[in-house]
Order: sequence, then structure tokens, then C-alpha cells
Amino acid sequence: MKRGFLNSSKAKAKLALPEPLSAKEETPKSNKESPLGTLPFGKVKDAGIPDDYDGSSKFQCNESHGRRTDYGPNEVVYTTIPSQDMSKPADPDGHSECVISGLIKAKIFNTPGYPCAIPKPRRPNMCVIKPVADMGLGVFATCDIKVGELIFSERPLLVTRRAMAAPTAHIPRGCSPEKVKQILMFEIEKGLQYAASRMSDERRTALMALANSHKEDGSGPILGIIRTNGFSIASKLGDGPAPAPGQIYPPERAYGAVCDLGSRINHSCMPNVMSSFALSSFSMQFTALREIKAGEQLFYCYGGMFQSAADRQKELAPYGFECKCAACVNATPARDKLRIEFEDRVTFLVREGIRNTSDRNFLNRMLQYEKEVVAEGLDSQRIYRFMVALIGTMQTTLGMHREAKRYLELEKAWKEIVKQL
Ligand SMILES: C[S@@+](CC[C@H](N)C(=O)[O-])C[C@H]1O[C@@H](n2cnc3c(N)ncnc32)[C@H](O)[C@@H]1O
Repeated sequence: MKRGFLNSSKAKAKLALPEPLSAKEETPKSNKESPLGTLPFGKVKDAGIPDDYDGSSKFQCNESHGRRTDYGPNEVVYTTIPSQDMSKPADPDGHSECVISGLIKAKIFNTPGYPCAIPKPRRPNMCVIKPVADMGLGVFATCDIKVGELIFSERPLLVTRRAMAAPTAHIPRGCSPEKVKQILMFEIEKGLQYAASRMSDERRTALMALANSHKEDGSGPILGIIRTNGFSIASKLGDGPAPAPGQIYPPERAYGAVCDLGSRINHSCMPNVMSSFALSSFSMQFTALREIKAGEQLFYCYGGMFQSAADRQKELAPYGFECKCAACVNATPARDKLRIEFEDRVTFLVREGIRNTSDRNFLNRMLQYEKEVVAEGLDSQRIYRFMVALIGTMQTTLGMHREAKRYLELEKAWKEIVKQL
């Protein structure tokens, strides 16, 4: 499951320049413990299901039709969003199959404007799916795309909690943690199979055609597909207490979305695309983080950006590939340091810079640093916008209006990008 790569807590907590992002959530009332075990994402050892485990228990669920939202805080519902009235034509933007808590369903239904149409890009078909050597399929731009531009948006095929739960009542005593995980995955798959059975044939076929990098760890096919293709929507959807303003739900309480087109985007540690989720249209947006030329492949970063190449490869291991992006191939201790220190360094430089915006030497240092940042692909990170804003301001102060134009335009594009997060 991909992490929200622009959601580093450091990035949000340290700089006070633009307004903090807020993810305001209602706080559900606490409830007594339910007899459920939850499965985190990541690597799982295939220890096999214990011989004495009786896996024949019937899967039981709440099925939620229409606008019903009066569920208890711990109830999980299988529901279609936007809800579908069978006597009317299906929503042209599609319907998402969701395994969500009743509270989340109520939250979605109470979102102002819900269910509005999904945002449309400047022109249709700004990208296509094509095979890529050593990557399976990938997504490619069909036209030049500007920073901050919406490339496409879509209703997810499936939305589930990232750490899914299953009943643990029948787990034999003395089971090792690995075996418990296998049982949980087995039980979770039953629920997911049920969710998939509720989908239209076309959307179920699209779901089942997605890549699965978890075929050999005991994960069922749909759970494997979710773990390979899910985008975190932790800034917008999660159970339990709301995160502090500007923070996101922790992974074990957050939701994730599997998409038809978006989930075909491959990974790079130098991404050019970000995803965001809008509750009112119940859709994922995919937006350019830098200029993309027609024919270029779109890339998303599946893991953390501010770590060494070795740590990035470790984090990507569950996806079953070794990243060969330019940042990984050309990794050096100095470039690792650039990434690890990026947030702190930008914070420091911006604090220094705003004290004296007419210091030409400082501006030159900033421009040199920006060159290194861009070469490493870190201009895809939201904190980069503070650098851009400072450079633009300093150049304007120093009368370098022609040079400032580019940075001021970039800053404007970033303001729009950040609004979506
Ligand atoms: C979310 S899917 C991306 C789309 C996928 N390539 C497909 O054919 O549907 C993730 C999987 O794509 C492959 N993949 C993604 N990024 C890659 C990369 N940079 N290099 C090699 N394989 C990659 C891996 O198999 C990974 O488990």
C-alpha cells in the first residue's frame, strides 16, 4: 500500500509560512473492543494456515443499501458509493465498492456537495496505459502537461481500511503470530470476495486484472491486489479520533483506494505525479508535480522520499522490484544526505532567507541548492514550494523580475496543488 508521499509530518509541522492543511474529522465515541484482529500492510511471511484451523465459518456482514447511515461506531458495512438506484442509469463517473465503517459512510453522505461529478481535466485522455520493459504496464502522457495540472480523475474501484479486520474467535490456541496473520488474510479475503461480487462485471474484471506482487505470501488474490495497488487516502478518511490539524490518520486507522487507471502508475523515487482524494466527488485526482512532456511515463512514489537509496529499496521490497530510477542508480552518500536533510535544510534556509530578502549571496546559495534539489527529484515535494516562494521573493526584491517570473508561476501552481491535499 503506497504511502502519501507528500504527507510527511515534518513537512507540515515545521514551516509556518502558508496556512496549515487541515483534515477536520468528527471524533467517534469510543466503543468496547471488538473480537477482531487487524492486518497491517507490508511484508508477510507465508507460514501456512494451521492444520487445526476450521476455515469454514460463513462470512457475515452488514450490507448497506441506499442512504442508510445509522450504524454503530464499530459496524463495518459493505456499500456502494455513490449509492446506486437500480431503477436509474448508473452514474457515468462510476461507483466505488467500499468496505467502510458506518461512521465513515455517514461522513461521506454529510460532505457538502456529495455526490458531485468528478473533476474533469482540461482535455480527455491526457494519458494512456502501455507496456513498459521490466515494469509490466505503465501510464504515459499523451500531451505536454503543466505543473499543477489535473491529468485525470476517477472513482476508485474499491475503498477499504488499510489495516483490515477479521474475526479472531476461532483462532486455535498457541498459534504463532505468523500463522495468525495467515488466518487473518484468509478471513479478510472472504469479505473482499464478497465486496468484489457486488461490483459490476466490468469493474470487477478491471480490479482482478491489476498487478499482484503478493502471490507467494498466503495473501488471497484481492488482498494481494489491494496491497500492491492501494493509494492511501489518509488525509481524508480514517476511523477513530481525528488527527491534529494538518496531520493525517495513522496507517492502521486510515483508508485506501484501489483505482483502475491510477493503479497502473509505476514507482519512481523522482515522481512527477501525486494523488489526492476528494470526498464530495468521491474520486481520486492525479496531478502533475512538474512539467511532463508528451510520451513521458507518469511516476508516483510508493514510499518515503526523505531516506537513503538503501532504505527506499527496503521499503519497496514487498512490491517485488528493484527501483532503477536515476536517483537510485546514481545514489551516493552525498545524495542520500541531501534527501535525509531536505526538510530540515529547507526549513533553515527559508527562516534565514525571509530575514533578509535582498542578500544576493544568499540567493545564489539558494539557487545552487535548488539545482541539486531538482536533480534529485525533490522538487516533487510540497516543501519545495517554500524554496520557490523565497527565491521568487528575493529575485523580485533584487529587481530580477524576468528570473522571478518562473518561480512566482511555480509558486502559484504549488498553491493549487496543496489545496487538494
Ligand atoms: C501499482 S502496480 C503498477 C502497475 C503495474 N506495472 C501493472 O502492470 O499493472 C505496482 C507493480 O508494478 C511494478 N512496478 C512498479 N514500479 C516499478 C518500477 N519502478 N520498476 C519495476 N517494476 C515496477 C511492480 O511489479 C509493482 O508491484
